[in-house]
Amino acid sequence: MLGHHSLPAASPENAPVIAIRGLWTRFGETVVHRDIDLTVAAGEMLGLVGGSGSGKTTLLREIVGLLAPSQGTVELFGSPVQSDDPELRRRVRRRFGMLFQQGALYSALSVADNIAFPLRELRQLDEDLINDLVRVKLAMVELEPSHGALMPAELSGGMVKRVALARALALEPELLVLDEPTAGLDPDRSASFVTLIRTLQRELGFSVVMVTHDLDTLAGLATRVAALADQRIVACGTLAEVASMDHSFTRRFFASERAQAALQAAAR
Ligand SMILES: Nc1ncnc2c1ncn2[C@@H]1O[C@H](COP(=O)(O)OP(=O)(O)OP(=O)(O)O)[C@@H](O)[C@H]1O
Repeated sequence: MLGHHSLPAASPENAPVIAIRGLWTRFGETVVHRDIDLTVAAGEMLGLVGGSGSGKTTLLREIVGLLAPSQGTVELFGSPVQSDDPELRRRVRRRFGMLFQQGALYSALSVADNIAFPLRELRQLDEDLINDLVRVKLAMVELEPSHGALMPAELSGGMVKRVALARALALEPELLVLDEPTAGLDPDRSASFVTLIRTLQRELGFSVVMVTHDLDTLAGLATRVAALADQRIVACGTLAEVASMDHSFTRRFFASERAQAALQAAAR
């Protein structure tokens, strides 16, 4: 709708959505990632799991270009996410949306202005069109036009997530990056948020990379799962494949009754 798909290609056609090669992350003496390779193809929904402090959020920050890896490369759509060329960086930046745990919404801006923020940043659209797009995005995340006037402090946790999702989808991204999308939601709200993301993904066809601790979220969304442990990706495959991997992290992660129930639900 915004016409950016007709921009000159920033990247070779058919390049993977995400290509990580030989990635190392060090903070001082601490090695967080050791020679990680990971590829995400168009339309995939990759779930990233790992113990606390295993470097999941750090890897997401490197994927979106907020942090430079100590070594190795991250390409999105075939272009380096941290290119020296500001125009190329901008073009790559427009092709993904993020929903991070911290700073979900600008607290001083109304719901409508939060969703409009990335649209206004483009400096290409007039206000009437922006207002129309905001209404479309609100409807997309199953909110009413009247919710646009509310301030973030007036929203429930579930509504904050929906508005943040609407903002992440404002520029019609080809990739959605989610950090713990259902954290802090009760099981019912969590399930309906998962259903909403899945429905939108089917309609819009974007790819997803997400970090989650939640087995139901993983089972409900991920087409592939990668497990981070010992500074590496120790398992990558379907949820069932990763769950059956014999590694201390995966054994622990999938041991609980709740995890087993989620696995069985996913297998149905
Ligand atoms: N900017 C930084 N400077 C120094 N150390 C950092 C920095 N960012 C992250 N770390 C360290 O890197 C490691 C990985 O952190 P990260 O937040 O990526 O883990 P995580 O897997 O997302 O953890 P959690 O599940 O608990 O959120 C941790 O040991 C953390 O302390």
